[in-house]
Amino acid sequence: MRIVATGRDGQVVTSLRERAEAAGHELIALGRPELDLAGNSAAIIRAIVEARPDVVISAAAYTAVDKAESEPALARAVNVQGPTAVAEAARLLDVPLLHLSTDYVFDGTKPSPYCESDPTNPAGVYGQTKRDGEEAVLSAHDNVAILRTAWVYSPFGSNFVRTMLRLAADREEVGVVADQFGNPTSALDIADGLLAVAHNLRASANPAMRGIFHMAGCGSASWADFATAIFEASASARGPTARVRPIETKDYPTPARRPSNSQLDCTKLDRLHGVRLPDWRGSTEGVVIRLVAPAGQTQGSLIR
Ligand SMILES: NC(=O)C1=CN([C@@H]2O[C@H](COP(=O)(O)OP(=O)(O)OC[C@H]3O[C@@H](n4cnc5c(N)ncnc54)[C@H](OP(=O)(O)O)[C@@H]3O)[C@@H](O)[C@H]2O)C=CC1
Ligand SMILES: Cc1cn([C@H]2C[C@H](O)[C@@H](COP(=O)(O)OP(=O)(O)O[C@H]3O[C@@H](C)C(=O)[C@@H](O)[C@H]3O)O2)c(=O)[nH]c1=O
Repeated sequence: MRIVATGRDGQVVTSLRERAEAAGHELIALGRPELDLAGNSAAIIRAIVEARPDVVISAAAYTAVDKAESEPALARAVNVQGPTAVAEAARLLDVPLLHLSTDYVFDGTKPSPYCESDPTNPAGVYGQTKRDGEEAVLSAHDNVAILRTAWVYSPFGSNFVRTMLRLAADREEVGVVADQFGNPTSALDIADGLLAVAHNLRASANPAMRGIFHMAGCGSASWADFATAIFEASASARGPTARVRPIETKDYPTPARRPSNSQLDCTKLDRLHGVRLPDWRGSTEGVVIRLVAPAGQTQGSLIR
């Protein structure tokens, strides 16, 4: 497959580069300055159309959850207007589009995992703009799968695993919220899932394979559980570790409100695409070990 992806230097596309190359696919990853999602729509469409992909993956986003509260116009441009132009390009090319979205489209009041048919009600600007982006993309093109994922981490970029390992390098204890629950998801597992869904969309015109899907790591955790697992894996690889002090959301005030439960029910993706991401614990261990004891490198060299 010849894949064009937006979000060239983000966690998901960096992971996709690794997995796509291993599977023999060609990946053309676009990023700023040649593709600015907050810029001119015609330029976005031209950049994608000229790359002549078999499939488009829309992974770029304004992902700074707290900063989005004070930059709503920019977040909207990147998460709604930009993806609309990306979808328009896929429509003109008549190729499938895979668009990534988030668990933060939900308000967190449901006591059990969210299904695709549950109503959205985002608590903050990031979630609102991602939800509006889903709707805009679905209106612009028929051949679309929206993949909502959650709590993404990887050996690359900025994420909770790397933050915890950095904090543990100079603290004995880290306070972490224990009353927000979700599905930690490795970007490397997302990359594998995206390749499988892309293959299915190219192989089948079945309309049930289009629309919204949840694609997150198997099993759920609180952020405090996630931090504990990160430190356990790091300790076992002789990396930095710290005690986790479970705290409440009110003890860690942030500009954006996060959902207290954003667990995603991923059975629809399994049923229609045969895709089920691995359990979050094993994937977390794999990523932590890559960070603290990378093969052939000095321990800890990738943490900072
Ligand atoms: N990270 C997470 O925890 C989660 C992410 N998601 C979704 O998954 C997708 C991928 O996330 P992830 O890889 O983690 O994201 P990252 O934050 O790692 O990367 C985001 C990418 O978007 C790019 N970007 C931001 N603004 C623009 C712009 N104006 N024009 C072009 N590119 C831009 C960034 O470019 P630059 O490097 O130039 O800043 C970066 O490459 C996103 O759609 C996100 O909403 C869903 C759930 C959880
Ligand atoms: C750094 C830190 C965070 N926290 C809390 C704050 C918050 O409730 C939770 C996670 O914090 P972060 O700011 O790292 O993560 P956050 O930016 O909320 O992560 C979200 O990013 C977007 C892009 C998504 O789409 C979501 O799925 C989700 O992954 O952990 C602590 O309790 N202690 C700490 O030391």
